[in-house]
Amino acid sequence: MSPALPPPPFIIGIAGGSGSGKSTVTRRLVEAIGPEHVALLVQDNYYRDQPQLSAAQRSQTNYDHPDAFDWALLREHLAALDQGRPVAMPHYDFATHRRADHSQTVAAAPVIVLEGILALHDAALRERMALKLFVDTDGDIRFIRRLERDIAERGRTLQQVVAQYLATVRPMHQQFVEPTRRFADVILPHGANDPALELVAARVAAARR
Ligand SMILES: Nc1ncnc2c1ncn2[C@@H]1O[C@H](COP(=O)(O)OP(=O)(O)O)[C@@H](O)[C@H]1O
Ligand SMILES: Nc1ccn([C@@H]2O[C@H](COP(=O)(O)O)[C@@H](O)[C@H]2O)c(=O)n1
Repeated sequence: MSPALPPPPFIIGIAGGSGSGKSTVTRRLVEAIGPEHVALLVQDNYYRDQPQLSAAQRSQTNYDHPDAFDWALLREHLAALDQGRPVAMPHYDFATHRRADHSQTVAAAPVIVLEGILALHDAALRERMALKLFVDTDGDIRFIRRLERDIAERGRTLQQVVAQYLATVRPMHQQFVEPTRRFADVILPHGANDPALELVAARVAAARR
């Protein structure tokens, strides 16, 4: 008798606005599941590289429109992990708006997490997901968090963060990110809150038993 095949990976999508707490939810969920059991794809790493543009032109790109992402590569990588194959996830540099020249090997694992503002946007990606989460945090809180983070970690000035927020982040959030909440199985209010995280972690554990 041939040995039983392992169950297919359990794929989780974690979406929500910029600064909503997606990375925090993801980090805590990965800790609860056990990092050795999780393959993590971060959608930010799948921004298109735009070597043909000048630095000034790259800084003017609308990074909150779906067209800013390399969906073909993201689909290819999620499919590979789903089939048990490792992938070389690109690394994105927010200070230069470029894909870095090194990548990170993401090994196949029984749980796969895709986290990003538009993690629930693409139907082909959604079809692979067993659990879809939307992290819901008020816009003013998200803006304050983003302002602090982009100045501290992403090499931006206050004026740049405000201008980008008004020109693209806010309108694209309303047009593309917010509508994906309807695809979610679970909406996490106030970002990474303990009861919601415990429920989600219990659901993942039950599905893997
Ligand atoms: N529940 C929370 N309470 C307070 N601060 C939070 C909470 N969740 C996230 N943060 C903080 O807000 C900032 C943005 O969170 P992050 O998880 O990186 O958001 P996202 O990945 O959605 O952009 C980080 O500095 C993080 O520490
Ligand atoms: N070169 C870039 C690329 C993306 N952004 C912004 O990142 C946000 C998504 O990342 P979160 O970690 O906040 O979810 C998105 O809203 C883009 O505006 C950027 O500023 N520069």
